[in-house]
Amino acid sequence: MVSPPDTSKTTKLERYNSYLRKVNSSSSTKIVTSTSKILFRTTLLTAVVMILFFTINHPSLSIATTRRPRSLLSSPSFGGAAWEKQVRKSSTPRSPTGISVLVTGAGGFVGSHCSLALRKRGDGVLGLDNFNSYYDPSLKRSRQQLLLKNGIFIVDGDINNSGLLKKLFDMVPFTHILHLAAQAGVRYAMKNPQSYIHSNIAGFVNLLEVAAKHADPQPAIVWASSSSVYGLNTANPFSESHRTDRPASLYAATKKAGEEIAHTYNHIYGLSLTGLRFFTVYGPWGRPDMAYFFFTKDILNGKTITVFRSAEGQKDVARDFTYIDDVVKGCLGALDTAEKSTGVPGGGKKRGPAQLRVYNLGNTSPVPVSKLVSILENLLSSKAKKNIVRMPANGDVPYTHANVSLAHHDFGYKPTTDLTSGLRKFVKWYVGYYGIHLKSESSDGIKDV
Ligand SMILES: O=C(O)[C@H]1O[C@H](OP(=O)(O)OP(=O)(O)OC[C@H]2O[C@@H](n3ccc(=O)[nH]c3=O)[C@H](O)[C@@H]2O)[C@H](O)[C@@H](O)[C@H]1O
Repeated sequence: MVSPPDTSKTTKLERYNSYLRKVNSSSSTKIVTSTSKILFRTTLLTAVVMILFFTINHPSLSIATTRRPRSLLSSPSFGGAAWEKQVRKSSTPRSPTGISVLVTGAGGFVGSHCSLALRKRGDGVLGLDNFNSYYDPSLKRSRQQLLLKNGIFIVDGDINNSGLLKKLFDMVPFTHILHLAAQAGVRYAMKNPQSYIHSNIAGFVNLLEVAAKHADPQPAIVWASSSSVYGLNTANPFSESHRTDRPASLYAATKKAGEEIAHTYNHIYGLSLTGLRFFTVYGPWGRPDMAYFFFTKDILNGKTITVFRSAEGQKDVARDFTYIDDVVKGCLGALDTAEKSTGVPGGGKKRGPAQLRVYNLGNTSPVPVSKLVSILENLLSSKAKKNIVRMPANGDVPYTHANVSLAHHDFGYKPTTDLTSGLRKFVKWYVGYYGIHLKSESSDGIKDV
């Protein structure tokens, strides 16, 4: 027997078509009685009337049904007086010299820290985040609560939603965008390649389109690139002038593509664009998908951790781990030195050349992953169970090391936190956030290293 169509929500048409197909192909149609035919026609008519009524009353949803990717169908609605009030209040600077910044990915690690720092100095900050489930969304929601307590509202939405972006730019004359929303993670790109295209390419282009052609004034944009763009580069420390045409992962390739896309929008539309190459950023409120975070969790749970070593005879696998507070200072420095865009709102020709920059934001001091593990063991008073394996060919690179002289020259960027001090602060946050009691504790709850 063919079950009746489910006419709920936005997939009505699709389901109804499939219902009709099933009805037509089913042998049971041959024996339908005239009563059931009448019932069927009545249902069909009712459904068509309902769809027409729904489409007239919800034009935006009808577009979503036919054109937008499925992921956006579940986007929460936006609009309404209370929502608009929150948007305006959050994005209005408190300081007379403050800037007004749209922070994409504000529910994320770097985004939440930057939003708080901007707000603290009196800038207007509006967040935007889709709160996806790449990692535990409850951590993102906790960051959202923290931001809300500090007067920062995060709009629940996707950077691919141009209707939402246009509405935000119609409501607020943002001077800057700090674009941090992205699909992160180097190794996950092999599992879910499309998510990198969706966020790091399509989402970025969508944001630039709205910034270039719709926003008035056109904002200056500072955005997150990545140290991973250096890929198979062997010259070090990595300088902005080094080769970046050999990415080792799809993640890196999408970030490199972002840098080229930035060039295009700068060239054609006069958007002021600054890309920041972050080097393995860590700290309190960090990302659970990163090694320092899940090593901490696994060491505390007595679970074996897998530590990568590079091929025989080469250096240890090492990272230029960079503490979040240093990166935040770099982001604010980049925003403060960003010049205005020079394009004509509406997408016309630019009035003159606009600023196009790229900077390394690293720590200038690579640390082997084996050393990261021993620092954590000391801080946690627990011995790690280690499975040491050769680094798999899954997008990883053996070594990163930043030369930050350009960022230092242009906006005084100077990292000041070594890995031991930074991890100490991370562990302190971690045990507090997850309510963990360590075996042996010093006065602040963390074992001295
Ligand atoms: O700078 C960046 O642009 C990127 O930094 C970060 O990537 P990575 O530097 O790879 O950090 P992360 O995964 O924490 O691995 C750290 C170390 O642990 C090693 N590692 C990792 C996993 C494991 O199981 N074992 C292991 O030894 C591993 O080999 C590596 O040496 C961000 O995730 C990424 O989104 C991007 O921002």
